[in-house]
Amino acid sequence: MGYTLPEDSLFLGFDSSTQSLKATVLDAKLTIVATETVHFDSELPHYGTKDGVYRDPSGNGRIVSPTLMWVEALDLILDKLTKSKLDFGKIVAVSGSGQQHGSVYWKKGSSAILASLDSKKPLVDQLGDVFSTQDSPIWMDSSTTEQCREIEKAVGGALELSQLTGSRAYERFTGPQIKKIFQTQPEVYKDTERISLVSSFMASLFIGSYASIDETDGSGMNLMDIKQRIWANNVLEATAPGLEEKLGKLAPAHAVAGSIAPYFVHRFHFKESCLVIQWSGDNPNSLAGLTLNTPGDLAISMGTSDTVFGITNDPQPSLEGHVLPNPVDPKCYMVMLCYKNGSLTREDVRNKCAENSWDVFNEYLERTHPLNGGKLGFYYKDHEILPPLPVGTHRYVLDNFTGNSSDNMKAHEVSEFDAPSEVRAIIEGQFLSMRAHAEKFGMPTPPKRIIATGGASTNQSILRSIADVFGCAVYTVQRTDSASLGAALRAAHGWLCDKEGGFIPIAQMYGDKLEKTSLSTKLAMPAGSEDLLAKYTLLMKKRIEIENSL
Ligand SMILES: O=C(CO)[C@@H](O)[C@H](O)CF
Repeated sequence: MGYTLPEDSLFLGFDSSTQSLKATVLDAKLTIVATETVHFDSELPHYGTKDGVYRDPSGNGRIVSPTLMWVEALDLILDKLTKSKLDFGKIVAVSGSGQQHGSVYWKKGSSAILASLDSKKPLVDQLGDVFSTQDSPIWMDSSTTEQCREIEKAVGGALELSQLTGSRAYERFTGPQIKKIFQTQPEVYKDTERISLVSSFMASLFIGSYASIDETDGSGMNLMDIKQRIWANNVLEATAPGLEEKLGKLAPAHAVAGSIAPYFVHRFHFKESCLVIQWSGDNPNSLAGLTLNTPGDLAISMGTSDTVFGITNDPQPSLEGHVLPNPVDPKCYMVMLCYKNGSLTREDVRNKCAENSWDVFNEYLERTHPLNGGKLGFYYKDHEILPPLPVGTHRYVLDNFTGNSSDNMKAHEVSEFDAPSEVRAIIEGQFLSMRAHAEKFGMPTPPKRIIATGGASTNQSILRSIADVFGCAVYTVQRTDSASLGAALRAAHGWLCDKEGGFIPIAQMYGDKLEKTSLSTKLAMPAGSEDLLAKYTLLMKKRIEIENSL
């Protein structure tokens, strides 16, 4: 028996990601009743982004996105939902997902503008002058290595920082990004009254005041004590002066951020009582959207970034990977690995080797065989996070590789592969790396099952490769956009917790609904053979050996 949600109610979830803004609407039975998308490059071309971002042409690793583009995308998606005849008056809670680590810098005096928006005008016409810098650093940026080392040094080293905040310092994390702004644009830092994450920034728009940073997305900043769920003063001091005041207070991800602002009541006819539940990061929302609740499960999300994540009660922060509070269960944690070279890098190989066509790409994957004849490829279109390697492509062939332990496993570098082998190399190589680093990070091996999500999870050949490399069954959920689905679920969960006056395990909200709705996972690919798994284990070990030499 689970808790019931008000029969006629709707729950609205967003995902403000690198390339698009998506929305999912759930009814009280947790079935999807509406979805919408705004794709930044094609629908907001006047910002001139490529893949939703600006890459600094100097090659210094700086990657940002125009903050106002995210604002205008919200105007657009709400107009689309209006045209789809969505009854905003039935929405009882809103929540959302934002790309992790990105940061927004509100100029002094902007809270007054935020609190008095004119419902007769779109947001973009009113927020053009509220940011102390127009471009937000995002998770793809890799220009803060110097700041990372300085922060780690100040707190006693990389491992100490990881044990305190859940991660060693990473270039994309918000703390190093803030430190860089303080050091290189002091006037911007001085003129900033509030620093938001993408998640809390979007929540701020909905409540008409500065929303808290939630404890889950906050763990992606290198600034929060992961156990106490408070700002870590020693790291704040090592980052920038007066930082705590600019960050505001943290809040649990399931907490109410505030009631919806009058702007949305008057312009879109939301009910005044509609609650805004804290927004959080995209991967934590995906964890909720995949209803990941068994420690033996692993999720693989294949999007602009590729991530591997699972849940644990006993996190072991280390020099690789990340530990975050679980957004739908404050008692347990989420563990995660992140790769920057995800869908954009696969698209590059598709364009170079498979005639710009996924059909040709998939045909090549089908045509080639597991283990790829011992061909190993390393494809870094952007500076990679895991391992932290610069832009570049590397190809190796293992001499006479059969996958038997007697192989001599000598590898030699080559300048190119035939097109079908290149396709298999980028797919298989990513999963070999994921398995190796997941095992190193203490994730379940082999996992009880893998739940795959993201655009690539509709590709059966890719799911086959995951099942072969990991040696376990692969499941998928009907919706590949698990982040905005997770956000809508968290809107319902947060609403329920508020009504019940305290935290309710999200499973009690589901009751027996899960299997009857599009939230249920379904078997998409059985496990590969034991023999093949053993051969992949050998190939994986060789890959890591080569990776360490790059
Ligand atoms: O950096 C990441 C996670 O640590 C990425 O998955 C971003 O959240 C993608 F938006």
